[in-house]
Amino acid sequence: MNAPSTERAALALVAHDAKKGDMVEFARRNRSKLSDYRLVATGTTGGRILEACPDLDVTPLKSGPLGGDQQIGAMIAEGRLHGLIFFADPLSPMPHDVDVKALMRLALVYDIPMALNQATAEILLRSARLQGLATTSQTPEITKFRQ
Ligand SMILES: O=C(CO)COP(=O)(O)O
Repeated sequence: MNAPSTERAALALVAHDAKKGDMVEFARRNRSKLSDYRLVATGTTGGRILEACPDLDVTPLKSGPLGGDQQIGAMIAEGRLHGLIFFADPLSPMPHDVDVKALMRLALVYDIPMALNQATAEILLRSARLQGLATTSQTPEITKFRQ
């Protein structure tokens, strides 16, 4: 990643409605680790996190169904996002399902660390790779696709 080593890595937080409570609890529980990152979130998710943890550096984007997933996808394509935590609801139909799929696809294309449930998100936040992204300027696994 071409960010100066002093710049904190950017992490996106997204949760579908049925998972927003889980995301708020996750943010509370991991407040200290999350404060190492610049956070972006889809609109409603970001609002809920900020209510619970006003000290976190969260930039809310548009709500998911109104383009928030696509904004996060654009950040990935432009090399401005280092990790994605997305508590997806596998049991409800979504009007913006294509946007959700597009976001996950870009995270796969660009090899962005992506957690889709709480169990993996806890591991991701503790991973050496994500920690490294917060403190180093070059991460070969990520930059190889960013030509
Ligand atoms: O729908 C979402 C992601 O697909 C989440 O969007 P909100 O955080 O705005 O509810």
